[in-house]
Amino acid sequence: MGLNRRGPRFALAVLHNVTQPRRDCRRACEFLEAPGPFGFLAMPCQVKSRFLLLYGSQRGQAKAIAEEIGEQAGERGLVADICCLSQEDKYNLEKETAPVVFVVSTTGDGEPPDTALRFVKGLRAKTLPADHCAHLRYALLALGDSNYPHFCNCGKTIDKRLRELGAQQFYATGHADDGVGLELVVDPWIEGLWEAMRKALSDMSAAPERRGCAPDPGEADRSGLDLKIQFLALNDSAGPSPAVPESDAETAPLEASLHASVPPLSESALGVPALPPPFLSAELLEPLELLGTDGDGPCAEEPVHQVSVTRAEQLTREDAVKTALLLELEIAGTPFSYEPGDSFHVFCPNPTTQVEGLLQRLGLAARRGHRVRLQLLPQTRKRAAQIPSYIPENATLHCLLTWCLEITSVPKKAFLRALVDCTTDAAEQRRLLELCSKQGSADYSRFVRDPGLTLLELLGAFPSCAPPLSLLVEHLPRLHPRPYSAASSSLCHPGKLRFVFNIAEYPACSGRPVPRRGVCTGWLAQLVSPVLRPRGGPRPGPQPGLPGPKVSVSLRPSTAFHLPSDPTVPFIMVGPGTGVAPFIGFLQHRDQQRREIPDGDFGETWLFFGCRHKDRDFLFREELERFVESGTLTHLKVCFSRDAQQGEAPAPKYVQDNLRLHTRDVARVLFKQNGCFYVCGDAKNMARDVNEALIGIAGAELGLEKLEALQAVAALRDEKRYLQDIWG
Ligand SMILES: Cc1cc2nc3c(=O)[nH]c(=O)nc-3n(C[C@H](O)[C@H](O)[C@H](O)COP(=O)(O)O)c2cc1C
Repeated sequence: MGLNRRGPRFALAVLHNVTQPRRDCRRACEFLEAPGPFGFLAMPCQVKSRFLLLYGSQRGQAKAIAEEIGEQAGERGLVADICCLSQEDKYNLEKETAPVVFVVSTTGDGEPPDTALRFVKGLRAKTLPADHCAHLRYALLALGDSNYPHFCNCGKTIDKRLRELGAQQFYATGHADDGVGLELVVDPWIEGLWEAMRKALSDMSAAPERRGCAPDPGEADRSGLDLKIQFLALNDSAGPSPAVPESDAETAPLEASLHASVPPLSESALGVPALPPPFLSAELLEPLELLGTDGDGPCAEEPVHQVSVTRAEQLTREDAVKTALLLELEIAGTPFSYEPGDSFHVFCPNPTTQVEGLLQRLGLAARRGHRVRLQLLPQTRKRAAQIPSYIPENATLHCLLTWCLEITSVPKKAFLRALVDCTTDAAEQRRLLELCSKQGSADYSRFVRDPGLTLLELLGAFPSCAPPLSLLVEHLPRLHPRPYSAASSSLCHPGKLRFVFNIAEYPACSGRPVPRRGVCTGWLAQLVSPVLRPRGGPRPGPQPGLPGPKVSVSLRPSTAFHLPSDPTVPFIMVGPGTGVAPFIGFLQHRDQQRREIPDGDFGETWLFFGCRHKDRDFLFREELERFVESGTLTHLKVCFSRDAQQGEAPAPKYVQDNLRLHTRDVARVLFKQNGCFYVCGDAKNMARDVNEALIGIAGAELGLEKLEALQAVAALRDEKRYLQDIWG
């Protein structure tokens, strides 16, 4: 706790620690007996007030936030019974008499996390009576990402259904957006929860007969949304000021950067997140001589297959904005099988430069081969603390940083807060505090989140920061394998699996002197570089004595994103850029089927494809033109967003423009002929714009008002005729 030791001149309104820590029981009494709009509550001191805390999480964020709520509840003398929504044996909503708090994320294309699927299905049952949840009082925090078309859909579904079934909100729902930073909503939402919880507990114990009344939407406490962060004034009398650099007009920066701020931020009082309680110790044991770094490999729970790369080809010209590569994997002899539309995982290590840089930066380079022993701190205040299950027991330090932790992920604000306490320089401490504060949100976005800064890059700007290894394990997420869509059909390429990707590039910026590449795409590009066939060039000859590149892959559970089972059903595919990948698989499959059944009845097929330049990045051009010639692809509509306009009529720039140009046909295929509509690619802009275009088409061609058009498009989704495979 560097700040406390050094007696800071300024005082921080630490969002979660505004009050002093006291013993649980006393806090419980204060919490319950505090005067409020409902007056005082007479509750026996010994009884801790309980609430049920349910979470549904796919990748762990909702779970971590639920745990954080549980921890804060403990600090306030409350008991949070925390369960995953899938643990139905541990909770019973039908009999629940305490307030219920839900924290749920959304995954896939607006779907509930796997662990919430059964719960949501049960809640949606049409047979439930209208007062089924009338006894419940609840608050809900929905996590999502506004880059996806169905923002927070799972949370919204649960929320709506609970209200339909008579449950009453005691606190306004929070919708946290991972696209801009969950903490922007999560922190104030949790802060406001406690006052609302106090009222709810007071209500429920004082007037149990009220439970079951019709819900009153105005009744929900909105304090979480209106929450104003409290600031404590600068306190000049509190001794020397290690955390606020002396004001010096000559040395003050003119412009903000990663490591320096300008007024008003540099002079503001700050509201920062609570210091996350430490919960792990990490000890380096003896070196694992036998394993060394060669023994390192992916940490996976599912079966992983090591397969050879049999082909690597650059699909774009050297001067294209992005470089797209096609890789072919040899899957014959493995249990791996797939259908077009399926995807699979590639397990990749972290970049060597980042791993080595971190080892050097942490002063642990000489100990890379040592085994890491992780243990829970016995006195930790973190509830439900666990050693991450994805770190193998005998992992070496090198393996931990290479295969287990997502070391290139953008450090979250809570991590920055924790780094303050490992930093000795006062100016650096202050800047880290600014970056994780409410007031410094814009700087955090500009210098940390938007450029995708890694921990190593961040540490470069804060030389006096020396985090212990345990802090990295506590704060860095798991290194996840990366999903890719199959871009081939095994009917056409037996025993092979192809996929295509753009090499992700992160340009130099404040804090990143040298550009870097994406973790997986950068690694794959480097791996295949000796065997890469340049665009239009010859294939490199065999490399005698050199083993061919290999990658570790696993199957991803199949989605609904498959060709229509009835081949007569017409369909439309929309996939700009590498979003065309699954459609190459679809078309190869259909092409082969047509060869096998020449007299077969096959529905018409449309592909709306988009590139930047016709000559530079028109992926699969020859193959697509062959599909058109053979009649497998009945309509190919390609647009080029950055080519100069040719001819009189304005050419469509993007796939959605092209869809609008073919309004009549699109409406006919989808609404008259019951066809299917597939979208693959970037969720951020494209999928949303395509959805908008489709709503417009439904409105124009079916003569519908906006709301009816929305419903017509929603019906396509419900009937699984509007399918998406999109990424953010
Ligand atoms: C594959 C994937 C699909 C997603 N789909 C959606 C979506 O359809 N709508 C949405 O609002 N957020 C979506 N998200 C964003 C997550 O809900 C958000 O990142 C959340 O914080 C994840 O929480 P979790 O780790 O508890 O699952 C998606 C995220 C991923 C990785």
